[in-house]
Amino acid sequence: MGKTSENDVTEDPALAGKRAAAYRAVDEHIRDNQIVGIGSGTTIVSAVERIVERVRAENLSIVCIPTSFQAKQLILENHLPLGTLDQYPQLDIALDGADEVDADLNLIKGGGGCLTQEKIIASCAKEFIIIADDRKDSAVLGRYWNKGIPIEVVPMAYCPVQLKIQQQLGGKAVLRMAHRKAGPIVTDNGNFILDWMFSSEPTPEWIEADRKLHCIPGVLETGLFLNMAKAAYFGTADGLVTVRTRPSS
Ligand SMILES: O=C(CO)[C@H](O)[C@H](O)COP(=O)(O)O
Repeated sequence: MGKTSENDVTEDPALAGKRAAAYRAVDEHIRDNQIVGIGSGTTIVSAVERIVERVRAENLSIVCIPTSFQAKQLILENHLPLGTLDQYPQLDIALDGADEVDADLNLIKGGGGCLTQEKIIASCAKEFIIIADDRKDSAVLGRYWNKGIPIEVVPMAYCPVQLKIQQQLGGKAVLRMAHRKAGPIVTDNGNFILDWMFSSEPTPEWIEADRKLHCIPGVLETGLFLNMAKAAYFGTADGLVTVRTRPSS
C-alpha cells in the first residue's frame, strides 16, 4: 500500500475547503517582520504551506511561535524561524483552526488537545484569525461539533472535576482516551482532557459556563474561546471562501 500523507485529499474530503481558507487568510494577514502564532490541527498545515511559499517568493522575515508539539515540528520541518513566548511575548497575529465557530465568532477548540497553549498564544496576539472548512461555520455552538467542550485538567483531579462539572453544569464530562495506548490522552503539558458533553437545550450561556469551569480546582483551561477571534475564514469544497469578522472588531 502506498504511503499517504496527512494532507492527501483522498484522506480528508474537507481538505480543499481547509486549504482555500488557509491560503486566503495567509495572503490577507501575513506581512513582513511579523511574529506569527502557529496553531494546531490539520488546517494549519495548509497555512504553513502557504506561509513557506510566500516567505520564499517575497523573502519575508517572520518568526513563528508554536501552539503545540505538532506546530513546533511543522515550523522546524519547513525551516521557518522558530521563536518562544520568552523571546516574543507579544505576537502580531495568531492563525489557528477550530472545531466549531458560532455566529459571534465564539469557538470550540481543543479537538487536538492543544487548547491551553492555543489560548495562551491567541491571547498574546493582536489579531487572532481562524481558518476552517465551512462545516464548522455554525449558528450555535454544539450543532456541528458533537464531541463536547474540551477541558484540560490536572491528572490527580480528574475525578472530582468530572463530578463537579456534572453537579454544577449538568451533562457529562468524559475522560478522553487514547486510540493506540491503553489509557487516557496526555496533553503536551502532561495533563488529561475531559470532554464536557453539555445539555444543549437550552444552549448554555457560554461566558457563565466558562467562568464556572475555571472556578473548579484542577481545571487548567477550557476549549471555549469567547470573544477572542477577530475573523474567521471558511472554505468550501469548491474552493470558495467566506470571511466573517466579529461584529465588535
Ligand atoms: O483546536 C485544535 C487543536 O487543539 C484544532 O485547531 C482544531 O481541533 C481544528 O483542527 P483541524 O484543523 O484538524 O480541523
